[in-house]
Parts: sequence; structure tokens; C-alpha cells
Amino acid sequence: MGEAPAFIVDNLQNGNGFSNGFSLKSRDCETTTVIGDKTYVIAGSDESIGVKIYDRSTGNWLIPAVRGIEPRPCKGHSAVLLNEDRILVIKKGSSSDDCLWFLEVDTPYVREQKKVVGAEVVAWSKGVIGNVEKPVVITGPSGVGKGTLISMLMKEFPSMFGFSVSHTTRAPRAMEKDGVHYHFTERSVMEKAIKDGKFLEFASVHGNLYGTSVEAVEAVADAGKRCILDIDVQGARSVRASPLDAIFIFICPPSMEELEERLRARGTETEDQILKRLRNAKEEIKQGKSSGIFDHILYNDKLEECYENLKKHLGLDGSIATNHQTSPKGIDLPADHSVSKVANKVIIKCGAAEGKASKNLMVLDVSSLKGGAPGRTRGLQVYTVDSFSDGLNGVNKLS
Ligand SMILES: Nc1ncnc2c1ncn2[C@@H]1O[C@H](COP(=O)(O)OP(=O)(O)OP(=O)(O)O)[C@@H](O)[C@H]1O
Ligand SMILES: Nc1nc2c(ncn2[C@@H]2O[C@H](COP(=O)(O)O)[C@@H](O)[C@H]2O)c(=O)[nH]1
Repeated sequence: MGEAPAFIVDNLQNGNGFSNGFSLKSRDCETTTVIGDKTYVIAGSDESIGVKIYDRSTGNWLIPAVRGIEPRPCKGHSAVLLNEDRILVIKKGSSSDDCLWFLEVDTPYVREQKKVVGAEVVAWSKGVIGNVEKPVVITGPSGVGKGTLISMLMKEFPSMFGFSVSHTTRAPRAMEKDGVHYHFTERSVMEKAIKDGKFLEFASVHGNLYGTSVEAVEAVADAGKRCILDIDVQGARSVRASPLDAIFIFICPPSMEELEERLRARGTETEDQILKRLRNAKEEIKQGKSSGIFDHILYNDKLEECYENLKKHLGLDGSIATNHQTSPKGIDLPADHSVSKVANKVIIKCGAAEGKASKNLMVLDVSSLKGGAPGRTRGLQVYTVDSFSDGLNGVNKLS
């Protein structure tokens, strides 16, 4: 990390607008982080946060495409480089669950997006303190009972699980509500959003487009819940290749005859659609069993038995010590703080500007980061150290 050369700051102060954010004329704060030949300038105003890159090797300014959901504006920020591939951004005076963000500049996801876009890309990912349970991906052929099993889980554990509401171009069924079962979307709108990098995964399934938006997964994480995704095999493959770090479960029918009976009894598809879904089911089951994507394969013959098995694999039957969901905790970070980094620890001194002898210290351990863009960065550990002047007194672990 380092300061931007004076001419960079001059250039910015001359009111160079950011096409990905805002005009710098109204900025409150900017930080510069040097990585190799590039200087990342993150500038915040009371309207937005923008990113601009100065490339010393060419002498050019670059305006990157921005992936992920951007942080809300704040009253200034601090920036610390981590592992050469991401910048930790600490927002000043922000709410406790919204003060830690990562600007990814060279992670595998960003590198892949650079290839897609053919230009410079950066990606935002919000930091979540503590160990939130892994998301759960549930896959299986149409009519096998995925939705039924997920409803049972959500009913028994309403505060533990949150459903990732997918987008689809298919028409709603009679009882389906927009925004609850799916976000029902025009194909052109969805295709544009996919192009803009708003989707974690998407696939063409039974003739329609389906996809999981980054926002859908983040909304569940923000509610402090464990995310459940009901997606097809292609989607599961994409999520497996993403940083989401989920548990993958494939549900098999006891037989093709039983699958057909369930699909017909549900009565939600036309004859043509039923036949199409049954044809696709054979290939999906083959891939589910052989692709190596799935951690567990469950047979949904007797519903109650399958449900008990599912709970067992999610550590919900009391046999595994992960059955208590802990909501991610936040920290109350005052506007007035300074930041430094020692190895895998980021040291945040609160009350630094007041020149008091006695200050509070927060230590942010970033050694076990998981996930990242597109989505949340999990595994942040925070310790507070109360009232120190010469040495460290009481140490409290927050997560
Ligand atoms: N074990 C079971 N035995 C008998 N019927 C079942 C069983 N599990 C689910 N069903 C029934 O099968 C039908 C299909 O189930 P469900 O809608 O949950 O499937 P799905 O896998 O979510 O399908 P889709 O992928 O098309 O959304 C429903 O009518 C449901 O009540
Ligand atoms: N790849 C994705 N597949 C999805 C998503 N949402 C649902 N699905 C799968 O589509 C089929 C059909 O669903 P239906 O509601 O029309 O019966 C089913 O296998 C779902 O799992 C998604 O976001 N991405």
C-alpha cells in the first residue's frame, strides 16, 4: 500500500468524473493502494463509492467494470491491502454489519471476469464476521421433491434457513408469487443482468432461463441465515466452481415411474412439458450420480425418511455439533479510527484522532477468509482490546 503520486491526486482534484461511481468534486475521502504498476484509488462521496486505476506502466487512467453490490456511501473509509489480490475497506461511522468490505482486484473471480469483459474489472464483497454455516445447494430432477423438502426445512427451522429466490423466464404457476417463489423476468432483462455480472450462476432448463443473482444469496446472508439454493445440475456445477463454498446435495427419485407419477399428480405442467422434463431427468440423474459435484446423494422414496436424512447431512439431527446457527456479529466502528496491518491481523485503533493516551483496539484476523465475490467474504474474526495506553489489557473475542 502507498500514496498516489501527487499528480494523480491533482488529476483527481481537477474533477475527473468516475464513470463507475460519481463525480469526485463531491468526494469526502479517497484512499490509494499500490499493487505492482497499478494504483487503486477508492474515492467516496456522500452519494457513492467509486474506483479508478492509474497504470504506471502506460501512464493511463483506467475505469474498471465493477462487479458485486457496491457498499453504501459512508463518511470516509480506510483501505488496507491484503495478499496482493484484495483491498480491505473499512467504512467509517457505518452500521456494525456494514463496515467491512473487500475490493477484489486479482482474485480468480476477477481474473475470470477480466477475460469475459476484455478490460479491467474489480469486484466488491461485503465482509461477514464469524463462521456462518455453509450455504446448501439442492439439486435433482423436476418433480423429485426438492421444493417439498426445502419447505419442510424452512417450516421447522424458520430462523435458520433463507431461500435464495431465483430469477426465471418461465410463466408463474397458479399459486406462485413474484419475489417469493421466483423473480419472474423478461428474457431480455435477465440476459442483460447476466451480461452485467449480476448472476452467480444461470442455465437454460427445460427451455427457460433460470439463475441465481448475487443479490439473492447476499440477502439471505445479510439476514444472518443459511442460504438454500434449489438449482439444476448445470447451475450446481457453476456454483461448485465459484467461491461460494456450499454443501451440494442431489435428490434422486426411487424410479422413473414414480417421478412421472409425482410430476403428473402435481398437475402444474402441460403434457409436452412433462415429457420434456422426464427426458431431461434421465441425463440429470446420470450427471448427479457421476459428476463428482455432489457431497451427498439422497433417495426421496418415503418423504419423512428422506427429510430425516437431509437433516442429518446438515447437522440438524443433534449428531453433529453444527446445529446452532449463529448470526454474524458486527462491530461498532467509530468514524474516528486508524488502521495498520501486521501479518494476517489488521489493527484498528479507535479514538486515534482525539490524541487520547487511552484508546480501544480492535484486531481483525483475516487468516481464515472464505467465499468472496460474487457474494460475501466470510470467516473474519474480530477481537477487541479494552482501554490500552502502554500495553494490552483485556482481550475480548467477538466471534
Ligand atoms: N417422497 C414423496 N413421495 C410422494 N410424493 C412426493 C414425495 N416428495 C414430493 N412429493 C410430491 O411430488 C410432487 C413434486 O414435488 P416438488 O414440487 O417438491 O418437486 P421439485 O423437485 O421441487 O420439482 P421442480 O424441480 O419441478 O420444482 C409434489 O406434488 C410433492 O407433494
Ligand atoms: N440453474 C438454475 N436452476 C434453477 C434455478 N431455479 C430453479 N432451477 C431449476 O429449474 C428446474 C425447474 O424448476 P421449476 O420451478 O420450473 O419446476 C428445477 O430443476 C430447479 O431446480 C436457478 O436459479 N438456477
